[in-house]
Amino acid sequence: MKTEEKAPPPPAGPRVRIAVLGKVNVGKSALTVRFLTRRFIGEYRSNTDLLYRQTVTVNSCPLEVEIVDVSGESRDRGLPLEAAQWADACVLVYSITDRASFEWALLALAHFRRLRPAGTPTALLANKADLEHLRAVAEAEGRQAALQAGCAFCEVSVAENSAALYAAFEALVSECCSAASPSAPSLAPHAHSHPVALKPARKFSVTKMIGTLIGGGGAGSPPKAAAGAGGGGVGGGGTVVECHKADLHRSRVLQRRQNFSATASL
Ligand SMILES: Nc1nc2c(ncn2[C@@H]2O[C@H](COP(=O)(O)OP(=O)(O)OP(=O)(O)O)[C@@H](O)[C@H]2O)c(=O)[nH]1
Repeated sequence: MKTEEKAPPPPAGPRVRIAVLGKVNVGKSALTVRFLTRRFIGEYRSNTDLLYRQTVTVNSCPLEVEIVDVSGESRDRGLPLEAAQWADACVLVYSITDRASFEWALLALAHFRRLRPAGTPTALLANKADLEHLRAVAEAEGRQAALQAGCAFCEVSVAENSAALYAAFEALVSECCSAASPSAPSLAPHAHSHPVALKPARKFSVTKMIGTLIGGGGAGSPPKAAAGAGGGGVGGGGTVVECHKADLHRSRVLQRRQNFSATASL
């Protein structure tokens, strides 16, 4: 992978930023990659945060989506504040087979609600619904918790390609769009792109492999358009880079000043 400090062409449309958070091993990376590529990446290990960028189509409008997938390994202690503050929307993931991951998600959800303005689009996703025989969290518990927190909820199986996971992401993106006003900075059209000083990637395999998938120019066919509830779809030309918390903070600050956009090419 090559990490450049050269700015790519500025994106044409608005941008939505989503933080995918959860305890270790709940399927955050698998979920993110599934949404962006329609593929299931079963076995890889990454102990670094990854930032994905992809153009999606929601309600016939192209929209740039940035997703930060925060590695659970370093985050077991609590909500990753940088990602929570950076995001326009948040997906909290737990595994139905792991009660501790549910409890973590509830604490993080409560913290996120206190930290961010009321109405910030949020979803609680219960993953690994295919592992019914290992279930440790009842669906009703998740639903009830989400109801109390006033956020969306669904059980999904990333492995089995649940349609609900696309619908959940697309609903969040749509919510961000409807909440956007001309003064909402992160959804404003990008006037300029600016590079961020990203550290060179050490984990060649993960970023390169996923980059090939979402970039649409590598092995395999380009990702197919989604047939989700909101008529959403995913285009090619995506990027993925290792992401450090300072980058998220810096991107928020710079974005306010100059419609900042962090990226790197693969
Ligand atoms: N059975 C089943 N396994 C899943 C599902 N989603 C993810 N997995 C598996 O769960 C494991 C963890 O998935 P990851 O996507 O790496 O989880 P993560 O939350 O990103 O993990 P960290 O980055 O370490 O925090 C992998 O072995 C996946 O194949 C699912 O829906 N069903």
